[in-house]
Amino acid sequence: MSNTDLATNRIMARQNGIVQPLLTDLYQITMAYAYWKSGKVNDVAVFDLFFRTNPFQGEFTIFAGLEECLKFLQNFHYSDSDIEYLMQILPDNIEPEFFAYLKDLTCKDIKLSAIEEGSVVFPRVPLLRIEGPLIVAQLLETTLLTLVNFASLMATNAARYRMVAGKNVSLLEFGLRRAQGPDGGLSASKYAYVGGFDGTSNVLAGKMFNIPVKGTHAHSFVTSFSTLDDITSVMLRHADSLEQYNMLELSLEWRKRISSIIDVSPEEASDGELAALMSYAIAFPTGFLALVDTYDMKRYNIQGLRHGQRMNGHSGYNSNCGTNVTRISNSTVIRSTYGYSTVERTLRSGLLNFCAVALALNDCGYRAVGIRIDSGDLAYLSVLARSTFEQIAEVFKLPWFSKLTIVASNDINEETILSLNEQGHKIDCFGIGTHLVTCQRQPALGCVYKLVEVNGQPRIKLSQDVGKVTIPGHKEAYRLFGADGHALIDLLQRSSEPAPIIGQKVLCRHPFQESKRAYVIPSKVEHLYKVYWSDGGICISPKPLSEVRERVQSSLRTLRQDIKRNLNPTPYKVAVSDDLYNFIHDLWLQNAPIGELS
Ligand SMILES: Nc1ncnc2c1ncn2[C@@H]1O[C@H](COP(=O)(O)OP(=O)(O)OP(=O)(O)O)[C@@H](O)[C@H]1O
Ligand SMILES: O=P(O)(O)OC[C@H]1O[C@H](OP(=O)(O)OP(=O)(O)O)[C@H](O)[C@@H]1O
Ligand SMILES: O=C(O)c1cccnc1
Ligand SMILES: [Mg+2]
Repeated sequence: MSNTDLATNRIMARQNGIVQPLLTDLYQITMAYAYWKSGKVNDVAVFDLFFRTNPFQGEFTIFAGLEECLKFLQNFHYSDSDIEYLMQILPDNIEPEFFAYLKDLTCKDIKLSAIEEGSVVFPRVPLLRIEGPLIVAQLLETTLLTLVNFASLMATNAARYRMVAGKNVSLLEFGLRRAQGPDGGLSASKYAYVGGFDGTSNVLAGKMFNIPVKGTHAHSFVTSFSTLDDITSVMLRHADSLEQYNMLELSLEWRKRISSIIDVSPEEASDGELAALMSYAIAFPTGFLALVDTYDMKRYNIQGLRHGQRMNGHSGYNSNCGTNVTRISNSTVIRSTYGYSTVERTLRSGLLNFCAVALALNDCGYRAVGIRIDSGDLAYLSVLARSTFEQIAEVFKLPWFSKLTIVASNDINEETILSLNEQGHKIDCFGIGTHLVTCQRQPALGCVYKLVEVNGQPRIKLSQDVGKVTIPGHKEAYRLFGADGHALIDLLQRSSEPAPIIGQKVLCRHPFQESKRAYVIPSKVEHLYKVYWSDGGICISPKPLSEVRERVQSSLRTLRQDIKRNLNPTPYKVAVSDDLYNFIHDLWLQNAPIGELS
């Protein structure tokens, strides 16, 4: 093992340190004692971990977090200090033998079956099935839920962003500063990548999970320079000849030459900004990607939209002062009779400085990467930036200039991307933070962990709300595919039943509505569960994150488009076999008390 691997493992161990048996609800431990006291030490249980509703008003969910669950089972052990702490917080009457029992507990008798991580999954179909000693299986509940719930929610959220953005746009996760604490931030970066993001700004996540780390720079870097004198080192060696070039002279010269193309006089552009961009370019000549909206009057509260105010989006940026309305239609930028809006003027200053530095870099044998826009009407400003790049590319015969990357950020969410798509934009990459990592649209997935069998006897939890009635017993789940190759229905069966067979008619029933049933002749049958943990060890090694990420996309491709669409998607069907249907309803009748009318 190399030093790097060792270092990575140390960090992983530290992070995993949070995930430990005491990361649970107190009631798991008090129940464990009560089970123990009532002689249930040798009872064997089956629990299902599942959710009841898809998040984000969607009709699919991505299952994630399995690898972390396996690591948790592997390390499950109460340390001496854990036992001491439990002795302190539990009542004095707890028998000391219980603590001795806890001290020796491991997951050696647990069996965990699961759906493959990164798969699309649906309500009611258990993601995990946990079998083993009742007490141990009970003690796992909260931790397994916390490991699966956020991971799956984040991966689903990220997959939804990927779907609306399309495959040709890059997505970067920028959310650490806004995430729900350090661990939330780290998990968000990990599962955003799983869901389809291309990279993260979170350096620790990059190191720990081998996720590409990417980034630009902040406004503070630009505002820290106020004049050209703030830059002391202006020389850059040519990429090939190694000859020294004066970037300041070159940039100033280019700024003069291109000011008429960009339609801003060099006097109007900020010298501090030029100094900042130039110094960034000298530091990173092969990775020059600059923030161009710093000198935005709105940032200084002179005018503009206030936080939270929505763009109307279809007619370009409409500044609050009411003087300028600039319209766009795809790549055509039309100046209003009143001149430019403040944001546009700002961007022109940033663009002028960026292009000047990029052309100076070109003289030194380097190609700039692009710009980031973090305010204003992102559709409109991206179109403006692209048309400027195209003009420069044409005038100076530099075709690559027209392809410079345009990154957009600023409170972006799924709806913003959909709206930008409708308006027509020229953005190559979205940097997304707050809405993605906090899952603002739905902050929790409701996975639950329910007892379905004890000592071979099925258990059902009844509820006034039919949706909350559990499906009892040890079950298998199959995904049946239709003739067109798409996934058609997920079918739950009792484990004692034979698996469905390709080409043979299967009766699929709604679990609770008698009249809802259909025959399906599957063209392919996928058994959804594999045993990942048994006899005290991992049976199937978790795949690298990049493969789980690929699995998300290949699994999503098996779904029909109408199930994935953003607005009013079609629900995917989850059914039970005829045998399981009868089993549920017989047990229901046996367990439902008969009321008495008086
Ligand atoms: N063309 C567009 N269509 C729809 N929404 C957009 C468009 N352009 C930007 N947005 C969104 O509109 C919102 C604008 O928010 P806000 O008013 O805070 O931005 P801003 O004032 O330009 O930025 P800042 O406060 O950083 O200066 C953001 O959520 C942004 O993602
Ligand atoms: O908008 P998000 O999706 O959360 O993306 C991350 C944001 O974080 C950065 O700045 P920050 O918000 O800290 O400051 P700023 O808005 O003043 O630039 C960046 O400029 C983005 O705006
Ligand atoms: O690299 C960036 O541009 C970045 C990183 C974090 C937050 N906002 C932007
Ligand atoms: Mg912001």
